[in-house]
Amino acid sequence: MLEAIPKITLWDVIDILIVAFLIYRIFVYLSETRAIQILIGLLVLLMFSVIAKFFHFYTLSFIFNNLITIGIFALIVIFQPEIRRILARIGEKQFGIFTTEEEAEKVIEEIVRASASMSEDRIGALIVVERDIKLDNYIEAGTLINGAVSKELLITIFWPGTPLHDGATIIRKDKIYKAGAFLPLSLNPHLPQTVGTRHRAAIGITEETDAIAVVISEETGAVSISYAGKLIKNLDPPKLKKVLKGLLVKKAKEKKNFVDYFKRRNEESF
Ligand SMILES: Nc1ncnc2c1ncn2[C@@H]1O[C@H](COP(=O)(O)OP(=O)(O)OP(=O)(O)O)[C@@H](O)[C@H]1O
Repeated sequence: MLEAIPKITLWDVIDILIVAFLIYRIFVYLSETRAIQILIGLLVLLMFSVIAKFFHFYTLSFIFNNLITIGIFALIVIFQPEIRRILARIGEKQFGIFTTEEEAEKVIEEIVRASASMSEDRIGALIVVERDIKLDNYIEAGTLINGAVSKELLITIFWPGTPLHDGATIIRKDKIYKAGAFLPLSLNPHLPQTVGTRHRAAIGITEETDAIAVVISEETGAVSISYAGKLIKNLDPPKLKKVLKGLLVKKAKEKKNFVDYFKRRNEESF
């Protein structure tokens, strides 16, 4: 009798613990999202399907099985932004969008200076820094600018009443690429009612892509930053600079090392 039970090794225990931990993490993650109801629905269907099979109700079992398949597709559709972001992160290039650390710091400096000034003057703004995922699908309607990033140009774009002040301005590398772009609004049901459309647009684009969005509230002058669907509010200029540096410069540094390494290798080999 005991021989029928396979021997459990230490590796099996580790294997089971890892799987248990992953299931636990996925469940905790799902419990905070809208997918949990669908997941519970799927589990109930699965239970019915097993019961139907047990009592040989083949038609019922057939229907439940098909509903489970539809439910799995529904989960994929609902989780499409999250799946896209996770896959993009797995395949993320190691080297960021800027060519050098100096280039990244210059862009950050201009964004911080423009944000501080617009915050003081209560000028509403939404500045999105594109990273590895191209934003072209979202910004087709925007107006092409292609000008160097500067505090002056940013303030001019968002100056109330001007044609481009509505919508988002997109920064691609060291250029203001487009202005007046309309972004997808976040559908996160947990966002408080008080979060307006400008902030929802900032959260929306960072939920779907790896972009970073800086928002200045017209109402309060508060400067916020959104990344990966999260919003950090009320940043003073030094804090904004620190967060932007953390998100952008580290990558530029890695790229600089990479470029230097390749230069050295080229010099050595020629
Ligand atoms: N989908 C969108 N994409 C880009 N910008 C948008 C979008 N929707 C609204 N905006 C911008 O937000 C402005 C309206 O902001 P609203 O007051 O509704 O939001 P808010 O988050 O409360 O911002 P504020 O604190 O500045 O008032 C619009 O004039 C427009 O410029």
